[in-house]
Amino acid sequence: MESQLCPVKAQTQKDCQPACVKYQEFYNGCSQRIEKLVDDEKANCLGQYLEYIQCVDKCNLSGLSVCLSVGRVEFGIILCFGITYRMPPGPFPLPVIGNLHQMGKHAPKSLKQFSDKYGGLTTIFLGSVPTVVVSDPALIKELIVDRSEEIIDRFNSDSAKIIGEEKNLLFAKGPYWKKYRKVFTTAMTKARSFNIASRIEAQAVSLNRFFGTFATSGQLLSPHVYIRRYSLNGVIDYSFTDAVDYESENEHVVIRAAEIMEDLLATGNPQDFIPILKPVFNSKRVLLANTVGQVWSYCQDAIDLHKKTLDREKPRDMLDVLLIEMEKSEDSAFFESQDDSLAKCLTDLIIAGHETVATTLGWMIIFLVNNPDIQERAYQELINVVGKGNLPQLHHRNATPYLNAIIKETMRIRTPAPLALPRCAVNDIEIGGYVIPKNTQVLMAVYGMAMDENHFEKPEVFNPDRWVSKQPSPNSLTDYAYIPFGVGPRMCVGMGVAKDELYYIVSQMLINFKWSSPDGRPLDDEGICRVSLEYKHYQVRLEHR
Ligand code: HEM
Repeated sequence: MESQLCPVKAQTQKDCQPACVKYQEFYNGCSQRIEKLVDDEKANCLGQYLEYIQCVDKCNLSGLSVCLSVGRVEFGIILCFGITYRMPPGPFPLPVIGNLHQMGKHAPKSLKQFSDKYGGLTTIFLGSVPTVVVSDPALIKELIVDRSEEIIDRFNSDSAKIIGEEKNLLFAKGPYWKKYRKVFTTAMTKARSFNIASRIEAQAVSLNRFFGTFATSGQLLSPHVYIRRYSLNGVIDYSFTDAVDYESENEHVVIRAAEIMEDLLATGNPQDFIPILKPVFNSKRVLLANTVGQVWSYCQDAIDLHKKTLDREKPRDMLDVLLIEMEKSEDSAFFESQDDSLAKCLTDLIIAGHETVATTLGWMIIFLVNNPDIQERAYQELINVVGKGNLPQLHHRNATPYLNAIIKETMRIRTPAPLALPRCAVNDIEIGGYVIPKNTQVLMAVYGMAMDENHFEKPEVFNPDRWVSKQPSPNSLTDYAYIPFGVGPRMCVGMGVAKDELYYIVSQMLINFKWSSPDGRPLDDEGICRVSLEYKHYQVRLEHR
């Protein structure tokens, strides 16, 4: 395996190029066989690979090839680092692309396959970015909850840096993030207790009234556009007292921006995985920056207006509450010294808040249409608790366990954030007999655990009953197998609001209408995997109840 396979050792530039090709061929052979090799042979193979890198380095390369060779060197260093450091096991990566070629069309599914093979901690290379995927609920608890301070920061790709300039809630780090997170959590809790619920309820009523026109006319409904407007209105109404009309012909600036961002991020930006490619994809980066800039401006206009008209005795919406909380805070001087950070944090609420809720709702309609028995049972439960002709309210929630289970089950089977948001090891972390080196990207296998038959019987089946019969067990490890909102101090800040939005809209949709497919055949429930698991656009038939 050793020297006889080793190509010539090139000493000059002239010798080097053909040697490079041979080294490359050699390396490719190694990487295909590496999983079967014993340790000594692996080390030898790696040694050959490093020689290959040096060889490539000697070549007279230009443009992209220079990038690639730098990438290879960088990659080689990372790889050696990983082995020396005892990083968790994982599939053997290729230079530059790492394991990207093994990710398939459905990244969360591929990651689940790796976890099934390598265990609860798996190292993969997303391009040249070493990444540890955590897929064991016990390790999620140990690392993300019990040792949360070591994993509190985000790992920021190039796109993430463009989206928030590391000044937003989603991607900021350290004490800066802590200050904003604290004030947002307080403001959202206070705003929820005074008027968020009534505003969401009013939005749900408006959307249902609009849906009623389809039930009356018999026209088929394509829910996608309208459920997005509902989830957007959910955020912008209670945050800034703004809303988009369900019948409007024009799309709101935020929805347009979100769609462009989604498209740009959907297939993954190569420079996020192979940072040296940044210059090659500059136009895409500029478009992303301009698009998110439009949402910042929209939020900044709202902030300026709210500051001018703020009545501290009578807050109107969440932004008023937020401004008051920031003034009262021990960090008020810090907040005042920040220019546009608040606009960036509010942008997160809008983007993170409306996409996730809309996607969940879109999937829920599909599963309700495809499972008429489940739909009928939820309707009967609502009628018994709420009464025909009445409006479901949040206080009915405890008395409608089956409807709650439908919402929970939808977020399990088609979780809107299949890998949550990337975390970053703040220091070297020793866990499960391995080391996650400082600055490594760490992903939570939200989808992988939710679809694991060790935690959920027949995970591919939409079965709300699995939640109805389940006894609450706050300390049970299996609870960490279901984490659609993430977990620990960095978990979703909008979880409570999201649950309220979903309860209001689904309860009204079910009590008002019977939902079915246009031709009696089931709707597609596989969808496509982009940033998240997205449903394919569909139409439904509505009948008044
Ligand atoms: C079904 C709906 C939603 C799902 C599934 C969801 C999921 C998530 C997940 C998985 C995270 C990362 C958590 C972690 O790292 O542990 C997150 C973070 C976040 N979410 Fe949500 N989310 C939803 C709705 C919302 C809503 C309605 C808002 C705002 C109104 C929101 C705002 C945020 C923000 C600001 C963060 C970043 C928190 C931080 O880094 O401190 N999300 N969400």
